[in-house]
Amino acid sequence: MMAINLFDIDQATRNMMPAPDDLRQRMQYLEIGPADLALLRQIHPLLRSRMQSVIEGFYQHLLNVPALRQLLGDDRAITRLRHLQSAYFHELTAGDYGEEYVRNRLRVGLVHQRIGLAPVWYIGAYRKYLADLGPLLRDLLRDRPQDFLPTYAALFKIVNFDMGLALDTYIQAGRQELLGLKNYSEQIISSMPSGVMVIDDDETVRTVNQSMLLMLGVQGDRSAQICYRELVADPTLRQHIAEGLRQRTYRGKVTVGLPEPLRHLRCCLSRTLLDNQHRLLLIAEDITEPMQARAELRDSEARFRAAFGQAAVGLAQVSCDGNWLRVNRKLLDIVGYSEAEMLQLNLSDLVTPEDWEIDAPLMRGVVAGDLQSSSREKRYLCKDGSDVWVKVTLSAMRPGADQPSLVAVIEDISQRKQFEDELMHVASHDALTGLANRMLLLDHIGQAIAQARRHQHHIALLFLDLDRFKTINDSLGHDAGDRVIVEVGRRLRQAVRAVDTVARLGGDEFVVLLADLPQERIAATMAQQILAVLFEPMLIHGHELAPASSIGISIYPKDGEDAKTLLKNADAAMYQAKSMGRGDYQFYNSEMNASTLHRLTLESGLRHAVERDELQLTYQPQVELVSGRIVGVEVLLRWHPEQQRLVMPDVFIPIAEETGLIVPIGEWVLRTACSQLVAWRQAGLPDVRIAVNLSARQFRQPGLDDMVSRVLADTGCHAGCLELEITETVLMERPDSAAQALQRLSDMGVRLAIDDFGTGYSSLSYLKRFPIHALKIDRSFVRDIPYDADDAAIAGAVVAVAHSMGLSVVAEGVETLAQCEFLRGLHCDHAQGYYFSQPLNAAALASLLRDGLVTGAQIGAA
Ligand SMILES: Nc1nc2c(ncn2[C@@H]2O[C@H](COP(=O)(O)O[C@H]3[C@@H](O)[C@H](n4cnc5c(=O)[nH]c(N)nc54)O[C@@H]3COP(=O)(O)O)[C@@H](O)[C@H]2O)c(=O)[nH]1
Repeated sequence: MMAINLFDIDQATRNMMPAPDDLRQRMQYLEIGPADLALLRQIHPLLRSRMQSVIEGFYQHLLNVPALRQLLGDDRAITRLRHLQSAYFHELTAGDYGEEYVRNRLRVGLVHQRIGLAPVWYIGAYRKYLADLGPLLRDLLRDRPQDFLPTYAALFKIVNFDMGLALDTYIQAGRQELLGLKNYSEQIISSMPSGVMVIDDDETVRTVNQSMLLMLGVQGDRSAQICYRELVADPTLRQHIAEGLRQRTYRGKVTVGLPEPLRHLRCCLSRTLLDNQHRLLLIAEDITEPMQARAELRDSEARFRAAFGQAAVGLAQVSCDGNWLRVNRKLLDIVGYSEAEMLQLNLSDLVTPEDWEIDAPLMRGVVAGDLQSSSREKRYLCKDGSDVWVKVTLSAMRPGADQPSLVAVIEDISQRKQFEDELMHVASHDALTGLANRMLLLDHIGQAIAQARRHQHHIALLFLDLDRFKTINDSLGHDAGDRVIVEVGRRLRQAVRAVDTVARLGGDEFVVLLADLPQERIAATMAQQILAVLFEPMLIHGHELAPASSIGISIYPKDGEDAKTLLKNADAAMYQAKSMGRGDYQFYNSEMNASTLHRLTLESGLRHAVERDELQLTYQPQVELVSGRIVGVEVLLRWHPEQQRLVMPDVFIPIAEETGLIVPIGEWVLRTACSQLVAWRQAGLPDVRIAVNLSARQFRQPGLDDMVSRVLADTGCHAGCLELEITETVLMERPDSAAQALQRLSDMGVRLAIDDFGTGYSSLSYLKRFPIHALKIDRSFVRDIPYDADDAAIAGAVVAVAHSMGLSVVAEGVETLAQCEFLRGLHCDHAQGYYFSQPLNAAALASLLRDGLVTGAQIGAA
């Protein structure tokens, strides 16, 4: 049995309660009058004793009907109903039919209606009361038979009154249900997001919900009962509606776009039997947002497709097991496959097995999410069998619920690789000959040593230096020298195997690395062959040259176990070969004389002295003998190799001369000295001249004047403040070209001095040919004056003749007051020596300049 909400029942009963007038009218209509009420009150106490048997019979009757038995429920429910029935019978004849009585009747009727008791059973029940109460009344009124009929009529009236009230509850409850259902469906329709419109055949809108009005852009609350055209402006939709209304059965769909604001409606129209009439049902759905979203998606997909297809890098989607799923044009261009061919391939098909061994775990790492991405440079194998350098970056792609896949970005880096190779080639090869340079040679030696160590064999280094190459350079010029070097390189390359390395270390130095040497003597054979092929005449600029060379050989492992040692020892052996007569080869020997090795060590260190900042300048004052003023400083070079003792110039200058290192070193000296002079001047110190020594090789170096002028310009040093010292010997070697060189320097305003004057073989008169400004009397003539009469006479003569030629004179190596006094007596202009000052560093010399006078000069002057 359904559950009844009593509160709900009371509420409904209150709403159904007839007005008092209505009740009065009902009573009148049923002709219920005071006499009836009096009769019922009379019989009321009599009925009470017999009522139980009436109720018993009544329920027996009900339970005989299966449909009612189901409604009445179990025994407990029936007992409760019997109790209620007894109360009803009590009220029925009580003669009081006021408001409370009516409310009870309505309540009972409503409960019965709610539990689904059809009116037919209800009416049957009233019939049963009247049928059972008739004989009972006759019996009870047997003493007053004249009252039986009026009493039964009164009972009949009041039962009809009850029946009317009960049926009212059915009618009203049914009506309320219908109303509720109507409201319910109207609420559903009006709150539906879809638009709903029902149109009658006469084009009247029967129903339209708010959503539909909104979709159609109709302002305000337009109710139904108007022609659909007043609501629908779109011609396409109107056309479909008209079509739907014309046909008896119709079903159609149309999507229309409405302007301002732009929206899209998907409309379904169907002829439907509604309320017994064929009407047209229009249901509309606003698909603007999904359409826009679809359009945006299409747009973004199109953009993605365009970007993917036209990307300047290769792009691809790859399955988790490496199959190409989607590839762009650039990737196809890179590898040369068609799209169809690529989609049949796997990542592993484009790489070597060695590369795949590295790539496969990386790919798995990206798929598993252990790696965010992997990026590697490798070679892709193209369709035509060639390969191309690419950089491949793989990252995971997890779009929604789709199977995870990978995105591959493939950049063609072949140009960069080629550029890198070229750079590497430039960095590792000699520009002139194309041979390996020192860096690559050291690398190859390292590799050869590793191999030799594994296979227990030897390697040999042949250090080769052309004999008298400098002469070729000096006499035929640099271009010819370069051609000789190139030809030597070519011949060396031809003389050895492909596995051997030929390198040029610079200048005329070459090294041949013989890797995998079965026997040491083969190195000697190779050296002989090389000497022979190089000695073959070569035609350079119309000159037939046959450059002899010297070769030093070192053997791994006995002469060294690393590249640098082997190279150093081959160099030492070459030097030995040269010193033993040139044009031959020499094996390295650990007992090679220590001075040779020392010299080699110095030479090798000196090559890096400038870049390692190991060179220093000292400055020795030159004093005017008359005044004791410092008028100049001679610049003297020192070399202080890291963690070694100071090396004096008479030790390293000859090596620098011989190796040509004097040229860059000399420029460094000049530049540093000029900068220092400018710095002193800027610090407000008194003006002095600087005297810088020029070595023989420097002096002969083409472009000396250009270099000097460049340094003066770069440093801001005035030419007149610079004095260049050239030894007498250098001048006399090639007097004509020396005169020209000196002239060019003199024309620039630079002062020139003859150093070590007196030690060579020049005559003073010969010096007239040179545009010089000063003579420096060698300290060997100063040392014994004033006591040695010859030296004193020479010094006096030099001063006198120099003055007669307009030259000033500087005496070197002045160590004593006596020497100083004597020279002053000779009217020698300037002097320099330990008597005045040792060579000093820049800071010490600056404080001396600040004081104005040197101690010795002061003593001398005193
Ligand atoms: N080409 C270049 N040659 C240079 C440069 N710097 C120096 N040299 C030459 O090296 C030679 C040795 O020089 P150094 O050891 O510096 O000796 C000089 C003085 O220290 C030394 N001297 C100075 N006064 C005295 C003294 O009273 N007694 C004494 N016994 N020696 C003294 O004489 C050297 C200077 O000689 P000189 O140049 O002839 O004036 C030397 O030949 C330098 O020229 C350089 O940068 N480039």
